Amino acid sequence: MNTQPTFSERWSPVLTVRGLSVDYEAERPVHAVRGVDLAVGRGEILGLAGESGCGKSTLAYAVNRLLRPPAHVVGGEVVFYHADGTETDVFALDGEQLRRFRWNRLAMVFQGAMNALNPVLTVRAQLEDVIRAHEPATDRRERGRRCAELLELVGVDPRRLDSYPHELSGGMRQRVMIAMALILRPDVLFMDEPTTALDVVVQREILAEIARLRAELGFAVVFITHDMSLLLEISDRIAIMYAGRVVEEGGTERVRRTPLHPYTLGLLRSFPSLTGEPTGLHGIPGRTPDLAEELDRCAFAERCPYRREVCDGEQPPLVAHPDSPAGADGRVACHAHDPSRYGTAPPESLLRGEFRPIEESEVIR
Ligand SMILES: Nc1ncnc2c1ncn2[C@@H]1O[C@H](COP(=O)(O)OP(=O)(O)OP(=O)(O)O)[C@@H](O)[C@H]1O
Ligand code: NI
Repeated sequence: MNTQPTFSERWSPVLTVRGLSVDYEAERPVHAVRGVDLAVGRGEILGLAGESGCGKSTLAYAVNRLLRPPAHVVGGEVVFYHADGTETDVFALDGEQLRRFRWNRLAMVFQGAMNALNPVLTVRAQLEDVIRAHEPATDRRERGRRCAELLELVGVDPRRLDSYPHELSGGMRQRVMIAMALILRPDVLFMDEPTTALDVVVQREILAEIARLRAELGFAVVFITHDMSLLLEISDRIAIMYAGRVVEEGGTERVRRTPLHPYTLGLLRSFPSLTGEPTGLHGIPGRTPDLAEELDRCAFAERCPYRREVCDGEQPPLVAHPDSPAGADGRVACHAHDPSRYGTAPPESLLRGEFRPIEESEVIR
């Protein structure tokens, strides 16, 4: 008998986000992140998807304590779990503590990071700077050795250490940024659209590299992208955001086979193939709601083929659905999966994964 624990049995959190809300201060404040609950498992690749403007980057910045005004956290907590069982309240860190925590525990590769390298410094100078700032006791030879080792690890010839950023291709610059983020061996690496600016072949290579590095070094990755096909390929688990909230979360295979939220369904149906051009999240009619508005309804209701009265009346909570075809794998925020609210069992077409208007015959009165 196979006694190897399965992925879900081995799963334990390295980071949890509870009730996180972030506003952008303005005449009409923008409620960009609205009570997000999310957990990242130790060593897993968690994919975070959703249309442009749904709050993915804001969430990542908030968790990494990198928000700048006019953005600010209005509620919630982020807890980091150390391997020894102790916990760190991320929002309580300040000054030196915060500096040490970042890079060491959480690191982030930003959207468009490959253009964030300093053009007048060599790769070596920029990598060594991070080590010098965080581990001043490390001597020059050791720093040099680690930088070379790391470049090699991300698939760049260590001879490139003495190159300037403009001498490198976009793909190489992005690899250098990844090396920099990994230099202090963080437990969680946030990658915000790390490959969107690159051509498809280089994108794939870098993704394969990330998967390999994760297996080798054991860090967790929160991978943010518009591209559902990339996400399905690389992630162990997936979280789908809509209008500042997580609307569905679960193992990648389950989400692919039996998506529960009509929005997830729409996303999965709106890209043509796994190998074709990255298409982004087109194809769902309608627009995302104005995030300056308070929402006391399902944010997706206007665009949802399964909309019923209750959807306009209250916001669905993100809850587990053990009775759903997905079993206990994951959670969904959708009234259609709660007969006591929806007034009928989930429509068959929804369970079959069809993104089309609910039919009269599917409504059980
Ligand atoms: N400085 C700002 N002031 C006001 N609103 C902002 C500001 N920056 C972002 N927003 C709003 O916050 C919301 C969330 O933006 P965010 O960048 O987090 O979304 P995203 O999901 O990462 O989008 P993308 O996929 O385009 O990167 C958006 O509606 C955006 O308009
Ligand atoms: Ni973003």
